[in-house]
Amino acid sequence: MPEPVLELRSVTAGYHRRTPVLRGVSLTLGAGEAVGLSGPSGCGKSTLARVAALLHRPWEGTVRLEGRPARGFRFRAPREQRTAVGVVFQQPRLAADPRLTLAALIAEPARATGRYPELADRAAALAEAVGLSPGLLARRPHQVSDGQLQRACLARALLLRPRLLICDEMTAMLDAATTAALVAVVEDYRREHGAALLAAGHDRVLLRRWCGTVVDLDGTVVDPDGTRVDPEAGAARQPLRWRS
Ligand SMILES: Nc1ncnc2c1ncn2[C@@H]1O[C@H](COP(=O)(O)OP(=O)(O)OP(=O)(O)O)[C@@H](O)[C@H]1O
Repeated sequence: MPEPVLELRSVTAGYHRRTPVLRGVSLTLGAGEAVGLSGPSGCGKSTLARVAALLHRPWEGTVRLEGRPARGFRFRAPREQRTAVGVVFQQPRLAADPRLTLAALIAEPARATGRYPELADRAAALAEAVGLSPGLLARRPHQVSDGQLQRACLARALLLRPRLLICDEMTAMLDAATTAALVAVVEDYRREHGAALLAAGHDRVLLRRWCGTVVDLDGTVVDPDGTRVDPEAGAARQPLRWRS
C-alpha cells in the first residue's frame, strides 16, 4: 500500500498555550484523494491547513508527508518537503510580493529553487491555464483585481508540481465565474498528476462538489449527498479523526 501523502496524528496546535485551537486532531490523505475541511469560522481550518503545509509548528503530535516525518516548520522546513506541498490562501494580497509582476510571482518558486530557465515554459503555460493574458502578467499586484491575483497565486502553487495541494478558502473572495475557473484548473492538475487536495472553506456545497468527502473539524464526516456519516462523532464534538 502506498504511503499517505499527508498524515497528521494527534496534532495539538494553536497560538496561546492555554487555549489550543486544534486538540488531538488526526487526518490521513491518500495519493490523489480530495478532502474538504469545513466548520464554523474560527474553528481552526486555516491553522490545520498551515500545520499540514509546514507553516505552523504543532505543540504535540506528528506530521508526515509522503511517509516521512516533517523535519522542520516554516523556514526550517527542508526544501524537498516544502516544495511537495502547494498552498493557496484566502487573501492573495497577503501572499504576494507587491514588487513582483504577476509573471515573476508565478515563476517565484522556480527562481527560489534554482530551476528558473527549466520551468519558464511551464510558468507560461500555467499563466495561460489560469486565464491571465500577457497584459495582466506584466502588471503588479496593486494593478489587478483580487480574482486576477488569486489566479496568479494558484499558478504559482502548481509550478513545482506538488503532490499535495492545500487550498485554504481559495475562492472565498471570488465571483462564481472565477471560482469555477480556478476549481477547473485544480481538477485538471489533479487528473494529470494524481495530486491530493485538502480544501478548507465555508461553502459546503462547493466543497462537496469539489471533494466528494467533507469533514467537519468537530469530527463529523459528510458524504457527497450531504448525509452525516458519523453523527455520533459530531454530536460529541470529538476531535477530527479522518482516515480514508
Ligand atoms: N496568528 C494568530 N495569532 C493568534 N491567534 C490566532 C492567529 N491565527 C488564528 N488565531 C485564532 O485561532 C483560532 C482559529 O483560527 P483559524 O484561522 O484557524 O480558523 P478558521 O476555521 O480558518 O476560521 P475562518 O473560517 O474564519 O477563516 C481563532 O480563534 C483565531 O482567532
